[in-house]
Amino acid sequence: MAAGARRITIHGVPYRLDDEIGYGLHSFVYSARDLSTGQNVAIKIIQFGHRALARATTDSRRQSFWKELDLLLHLQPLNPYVIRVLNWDYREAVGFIVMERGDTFRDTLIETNGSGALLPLPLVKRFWSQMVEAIYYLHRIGIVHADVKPENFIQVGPDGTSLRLIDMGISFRLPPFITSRLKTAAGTPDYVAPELINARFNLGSRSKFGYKSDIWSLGVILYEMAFGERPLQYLGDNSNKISFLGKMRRDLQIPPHPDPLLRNVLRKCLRFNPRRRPTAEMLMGHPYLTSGLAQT
Ligand SMILES: Nc1ncnc2c1ncn2[C@@H]1O[C@H](COP(=O)(O)OP(=O)(O)OP(=O)(O)O)[C@@H](O)[C@H]1O
Repeated sequence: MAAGARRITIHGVPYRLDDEIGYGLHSFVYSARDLSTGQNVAIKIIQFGHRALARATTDSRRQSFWKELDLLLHLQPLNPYVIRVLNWDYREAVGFIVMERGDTFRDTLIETNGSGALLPLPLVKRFWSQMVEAIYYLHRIGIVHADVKPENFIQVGPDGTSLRLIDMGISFRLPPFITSRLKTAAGTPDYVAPELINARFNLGSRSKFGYKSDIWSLGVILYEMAFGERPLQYLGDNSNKISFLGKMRRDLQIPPHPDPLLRNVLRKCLRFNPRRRPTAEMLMGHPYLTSGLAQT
């Protein structure tokens, strides 16, 4: 669908479609305006037979639409950090999900780190606390996000400091198979836990490992906020990173940081053995979060 001043009506609400702001395996996402209220929204459009999305079949796109929509609607009352769904529709050839719109947290990291700066520590703590809670609410009801990375947190609200999770596309309900996860991780293994790469990974107990894999990914994001780069970034291309993770047997070394509590969280989240990583609930109770901003 071409961008630029197209109008669509969904359940009686008129929208003006503006620019394409993202796309995935099954969908295109547009910025749009709700013409009845003036609210800026994002509309995810899944054209079930779209040829440009060649890797997916029509049926798989239909399934993907329903899976994502079902999960999003289920989570609305259960998790305040999941992107709010404002409207949706399923038609013969196309599905729509209208959501609140924001900017991806990835853009903030690029902007800040690209200019050689770091996020202020109080802001790091504010973002971290929301990320941990977002994952806590998912884990509490048995869902592993499985693709936790800055691209999948959207900043909303007047000052952009409220976070929302998007992209529930590969939750625990799909078999957490290594190759499909790596493909969906936007081409980077930077956030993928070593147990998902390690050839000795015990597939029989993978669901137990799944929760802790989200904790690893959260740790990588905290590391990136704290140090301005990801722990494996220095390794360069993806094959080096995958090889490093595959051979890894020890905990990641964490450089010195002015906040010892933040560093302690990082050490725990980035432990090689998933069983030794904290749960999301434990992270919420960690002194880094409970001791207040005065500690930063
Ligand atoms: N609510 C939103 N506000 C702003 N940008 C968004 C929003 N939702 C999605 N995007 C943008 O669109 C991109 C793709 O969205 P999303 O990750 O949901 O699709 P996907 O899951 O990759 O697609 P698929 O499930 O079809 O593979 C995101 O990376 C983000 O840049």
